Amino acid sequence: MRFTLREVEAAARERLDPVHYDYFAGGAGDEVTLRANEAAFERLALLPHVLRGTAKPELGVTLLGGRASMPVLIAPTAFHRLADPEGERATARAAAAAETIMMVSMASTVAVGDVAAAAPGARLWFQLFIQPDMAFTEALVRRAEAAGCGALVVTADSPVFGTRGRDERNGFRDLPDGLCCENMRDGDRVREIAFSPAVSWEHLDRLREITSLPVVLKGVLHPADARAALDHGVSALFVSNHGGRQLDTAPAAVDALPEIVDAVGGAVPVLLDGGVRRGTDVLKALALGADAVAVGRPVVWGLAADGERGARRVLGLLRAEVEEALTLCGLASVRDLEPGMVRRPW
Ligand SMILES: Cc1cc2nc3c(=O)[nH]c(=O)nc-3n(C[C@H](O)[C@H](O)[C@H](O)COP(=O)(O)O)c2cc1C
Ligand SMILES: O=C(O)C(=O)c1ccccc1
Repeated sequence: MRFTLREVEAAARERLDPVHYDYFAGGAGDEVTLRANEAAFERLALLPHVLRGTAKPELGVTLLGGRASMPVLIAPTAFHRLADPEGERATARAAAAAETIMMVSMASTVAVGDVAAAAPGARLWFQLFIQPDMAFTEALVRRAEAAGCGALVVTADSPVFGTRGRDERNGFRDLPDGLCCENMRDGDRVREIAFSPAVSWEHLDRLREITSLPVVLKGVLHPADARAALDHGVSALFVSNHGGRQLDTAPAAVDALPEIVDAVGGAVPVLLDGGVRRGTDVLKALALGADAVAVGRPVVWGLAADGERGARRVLGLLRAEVEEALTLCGLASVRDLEPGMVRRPW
């Protein structure tokens, strides 16, 4: 048995090709932000309440009209078939079993429609890098809609693809033969995903005109951008530094959270990812105003360690840890977390 996410990661590392392990694990530049995401959670202390006379705590949350059985979602990550032959199908089955939301990456190695078909009952959102070719962007949106996705997660932190030193040194550039970004099929070719600094708020406005799906804006760190996003009608904000893989030395996600929560003022839900590895991390983010968090690498480690079962194990460990931590904090529900329960000890 693997009893912590760290043990799952160690098992994954043993099973993965080292080049692929580095691709999943690595970050941009000096990996300052990658390390900061986890370190920032460790630096925060939780201040528990006692003698509250609570029952088994309620973990469920409702987001954009859909329910998740716990405030831990699956962040969009590329290339799951590098970790397991079933790839995103296995991840989606684990998400369905855990009754949580899976954000399917635009760079998935199983087409989003096939992911949905493989996991009846899975709640899927589709992650999108807006393509400068808006006609193709629209084609992607239609695929996500046809697959039954409940939201579009527009990733805004990738005007270029961040330089990851591990991949450069390992010469990792392309997927091996037989694997591709299945959502990028266009007739008889597979398109490259375009990362474009020309993408702007105007593209976001156009996207909102072509779909009635709610838009979640992912990769927001500046409070002024959070306010702009509200003006442009987004349905949720997603505080993220892309797991330290884009702008190195961007702040740790949980450190950027309070200012975004303040700027949003309760107008829309706020999500967060980056460095969540323990149930106590989930409580800290929720206490500081997030409505839910997401995990990226931990799910990939679960998949690589033991396929669908491994991904289920990761989600099960996090659920059990959240439940225990809430009980130890004297809380009956994730809704009862508030900023006064988080302290910076020095
Ligand atoms: C291997 C890998 C692939 C990723 N692929 C995508 C992607 O395709 N789209 C996206 O928006 N974010 C992508 N991300 C970023 C994640 O959605 C998320 O922001 C990040 O992994 C959260 O940090 P964590 O891994 O510490 O939980 C990727 C992250 C990793 C580690
Ligand atoms: O590796 C990533 O972080 C990522 O976001 C991505 C996006 C598209 C293709 C491959 C990876």
